[in-house]
Amino acid sequence: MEERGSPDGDPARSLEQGPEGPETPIQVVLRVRPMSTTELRRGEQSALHCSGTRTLQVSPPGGGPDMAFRFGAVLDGASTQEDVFRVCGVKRLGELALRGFSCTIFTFGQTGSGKTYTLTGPPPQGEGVPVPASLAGIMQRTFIWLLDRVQHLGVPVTLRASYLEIYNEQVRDLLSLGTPRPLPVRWNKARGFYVEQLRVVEFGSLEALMELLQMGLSRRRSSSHTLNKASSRSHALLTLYVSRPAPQQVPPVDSGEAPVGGKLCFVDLAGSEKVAATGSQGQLMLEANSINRSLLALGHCISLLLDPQRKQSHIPFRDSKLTKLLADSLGGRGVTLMVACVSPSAQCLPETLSTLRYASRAQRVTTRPQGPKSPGVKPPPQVEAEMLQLQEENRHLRFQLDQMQTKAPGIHGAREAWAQRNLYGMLQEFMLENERLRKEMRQLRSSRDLARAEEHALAQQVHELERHLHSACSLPQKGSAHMCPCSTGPAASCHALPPLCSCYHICPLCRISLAHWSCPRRECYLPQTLEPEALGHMSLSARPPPWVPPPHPGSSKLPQERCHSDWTQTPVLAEMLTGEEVVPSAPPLPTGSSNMPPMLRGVSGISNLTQRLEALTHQMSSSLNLGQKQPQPIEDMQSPGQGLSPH
Ligand SMILES: Nc1ncnc2c1ncn2[C@@H]1O[C@H](COP(=O)(O)OP(=O)(O)OP(=O)(O)O)[C@@H](O)[C@H]1O
Repeated sequence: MEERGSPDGDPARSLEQGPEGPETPIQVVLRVRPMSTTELRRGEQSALHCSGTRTLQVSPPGGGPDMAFRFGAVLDGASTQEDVFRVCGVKRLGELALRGFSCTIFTFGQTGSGKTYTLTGPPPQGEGVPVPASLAGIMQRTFIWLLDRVQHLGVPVTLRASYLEIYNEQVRDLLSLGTPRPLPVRWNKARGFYVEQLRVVEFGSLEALMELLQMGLSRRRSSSHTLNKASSRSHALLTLYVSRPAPQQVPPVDSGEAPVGGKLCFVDLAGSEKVAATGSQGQLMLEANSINRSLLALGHCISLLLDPQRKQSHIPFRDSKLTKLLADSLGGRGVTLMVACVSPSAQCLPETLSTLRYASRAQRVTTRPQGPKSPGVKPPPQVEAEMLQLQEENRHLRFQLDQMQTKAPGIHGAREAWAQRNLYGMLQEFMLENERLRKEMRQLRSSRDLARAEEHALAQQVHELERHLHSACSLPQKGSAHMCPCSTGPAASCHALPPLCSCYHICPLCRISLAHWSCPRRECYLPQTLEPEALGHMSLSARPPPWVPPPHPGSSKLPQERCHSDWTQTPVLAEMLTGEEVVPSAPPLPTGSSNMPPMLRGVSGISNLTQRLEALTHQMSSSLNLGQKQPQPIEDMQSPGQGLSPH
């Protein structure tokens, strides 16, 4: 006999223990309903036989090989609703929900197999006729247990409920205040898939919850067909949210935030059906097709979830609304229980085998149950210690921040005022300094212009005096007894007046120091390089200044650069004043006059001119006076030091 099913041992152990590790398999309980009166009336045979508490034995009609399916628990038609509730370990799931886990219980099977009966019990036999408590389904029993459990917890617990159906691939709110309308299914990282704008109703009593359940059941779409007088035409999801809220906590409804705390979801799937068997037509057939498609998508996801490699990749949960809303229960962080329901009739065996295979695959699917994030659930000690440390650090930082903010306005204000004052003061200083510099520059320019004008005037006077002096010194007629030897010099001797010859020769007639060009000993310098004849052919501007020392042997280049002292000498000035400029640049400032006040700089040139002017005036007057006297003998000229000796 072939046996398929759960590799786990005792179903009670596995179902009671809840999450056991990172990978937790979906628990599957198989329920075989009793033969219905219709099936018995038709004389149908049972093809199923329960062997023990976990094995279902299938005996195909016509003598085929027996098959055995092993599940977490197998319940035959004699099992009561209380047995199902107990064996399924729903209390354990309720405890997990109270601890913050997300738990799902869903029923699966062929139409008319007893799914709704298992979850909610039989429908009322008539209006106002209550369903016996013994027939109450898993949901009512869970409600009773949960309300009682919460009452005895001793801590405040908030209970809320939502109830929706997926009908023809549309989500409808079974608890909506108005007419149910299609709601969108959204996804975000925190919540995964969720229904937007779904009404979540808080309740505080069993009666209130039962009313919500009845409200939803009465709104849920159902129809009658051959196999079921009250066949559900939609998948229905009732979710209980269990939380222990903080005082200021506002229960999230559909804001996109993940609900804090655990939940317990009951999913009553619509039954798969063969349209030929049910005789569905029109709307019923459309509903059947929609139901079958969504169940096919669910089966596909389950098959893919069995493959560990495929599980890490893409699972097509988006293929239907049903798979979207069950994604977390099947492949995510939830704890899931599946109750597979089958009919014992041999006439339903193909659909029963399909359900059994389906359930067999499902129980090999694992989830990774994740602990709660609810503030009401105690975290592990290590995490709790870390949280306390972070809270303390946070408090300390807040305290420091408060202190800084208390002090900051004064400090900040003072710094700002200081900065403003200083910047403004610096700006003012810069402006004043700029104004002072501008004024000084204007004075300097004025002084410079004044000095230039004065220099020009003096130069003119010097030039005039030199011209007069030259006239006075020159011999008017050839052969005159008073002929001055100066006249024997080059014709342009007047241009070489300054400086006077360094050999101190004195004109024997006028008794004035001879200019270099007039001096009989002028060969001291110039004859060595340039003969007077050569000089005579040169323009005045091209002639080397007479005071310039002979150039370096072998070099024909005449020096052009002059030092400052050269510029302060009258020869240079004289050269300038005659209009024969030899150096195209302005004279450098005196090196030793850096400490001199700006207004006095450049005055030295004027001072020299003034001295020169006085010397020339004196020289001219002397020349004029001497011109009236008898010239001395020529021998006196041999004693140059007699008259002009500096000593
Ligand atoms: N364990 C059971 N004991 C007695 N009657 C049952 C049991 N299970 C189911 N029934 C009856 O069988 C019929 C079909 O049951 P139910 O409506 O729960 O099936 P279903 O799987 O929900 O069908 P559908 O998918 O069409 O909604 C109902 O009349 C129900 O009372």
